[in-house]
Amino acid sequence: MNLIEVKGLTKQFRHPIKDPGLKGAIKHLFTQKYAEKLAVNDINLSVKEGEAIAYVGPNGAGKSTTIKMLTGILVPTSGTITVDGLTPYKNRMENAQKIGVVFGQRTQLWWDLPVIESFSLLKDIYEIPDDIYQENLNRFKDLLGLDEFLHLSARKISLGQRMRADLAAALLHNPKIVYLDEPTIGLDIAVKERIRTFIKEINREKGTTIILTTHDLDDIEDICERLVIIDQGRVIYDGELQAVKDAFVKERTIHFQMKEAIPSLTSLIDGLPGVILENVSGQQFSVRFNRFDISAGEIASYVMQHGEVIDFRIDEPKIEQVIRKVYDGKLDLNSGQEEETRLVPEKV
Ligand SMILES: Nc1ncnc2c1ncn2[C@@H]1O[C@H](COP(=O)(O)OP(=O)(O)OP(=O)(O)O)[C@@H](O)[C@H]1O
Repeated sequence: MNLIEVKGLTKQFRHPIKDPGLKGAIKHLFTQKYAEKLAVNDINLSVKEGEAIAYVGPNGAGKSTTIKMLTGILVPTSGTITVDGLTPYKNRMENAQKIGVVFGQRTQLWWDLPVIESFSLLKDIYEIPDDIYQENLNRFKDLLGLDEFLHLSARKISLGQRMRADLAAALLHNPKIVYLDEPTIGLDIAVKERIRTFIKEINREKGTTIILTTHDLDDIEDICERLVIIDQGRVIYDGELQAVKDAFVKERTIHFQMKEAIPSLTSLIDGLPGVILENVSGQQFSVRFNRFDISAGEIASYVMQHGEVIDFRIDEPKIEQVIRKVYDGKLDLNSGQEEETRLVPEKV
């Protein structure tokens, strides 16, 4: 059975249209004009226990609205949601025991209390047994480096410390599912890395199901196996992240370290179809290529015929360029139709 089952989920917002100022407010009392916005439009989604899903889409696509319905904060206009057998908005308390939520823009910590006191309150609220609380606290302290600020109030800690504390707070009660809405927003690279590593560990070791929405596509590369893209309230793609990379990320780069610099390297590499030479420095150089034109193996063996290779490394392809194209309407992942097919420019 699926842990989360969403069918025909729709949310329509209705908001008043008022002219500015007092005059507008008074006029609205008599005219009562409203605008409607279909934020989520007939979404279907099935999630198995232990999955790590990236739920992405451009601004205003309907991601947060979906998460709010999944967590029970918002009531759907139509459709059904079942989370571990419960309907979130009808069973908010029971549902809360099963889920953890982190909104990057907001905190669930008590602003004026030391972080450790917020944790203690959460222990009471969720009725977390002593041994589980202590075990989780010790583990999270270690993984997230919480010790340095546990005794400071949430008001006094930095954004990166606050996010680490919020993540721990959301997971103290061992939820089955954690919803993460922009968990790395505004953070520096080192804190982002720490948070990603933590989320991966929780997913791998505890089997916690992860639903992640983010605009930082490195987050999803690191954490998720499945990609769900929404646009204008509709799911436009749902499938494996690796499959998208394999099918659509055509560009790869190989970095070579040679024993000695190869003479006439440029003309040598010119002999390979669809290959671009980059970053030449002494005995090192890189080549960018379209993997549908030539394989990494062919390039490596060609280079080996012309010099002694000490080391070489192939860059993992990035999902970012594909998703940007989808957002820009230049690529339809379902049909495979792409407006522009070559990532490596033609040589002249
Ligand atoms: N309470 C509300 N009342 C009216 N419209 C709303 C409300 N909340 C969201 N919307 C509208 O619904 C649409 C979807 O918003 P939502 O916040 O779910 O998008 P999002 O994908 O999370 O965007 P972002 O990436 O910018 O956070 C937007 O057009 C937004 O303006």
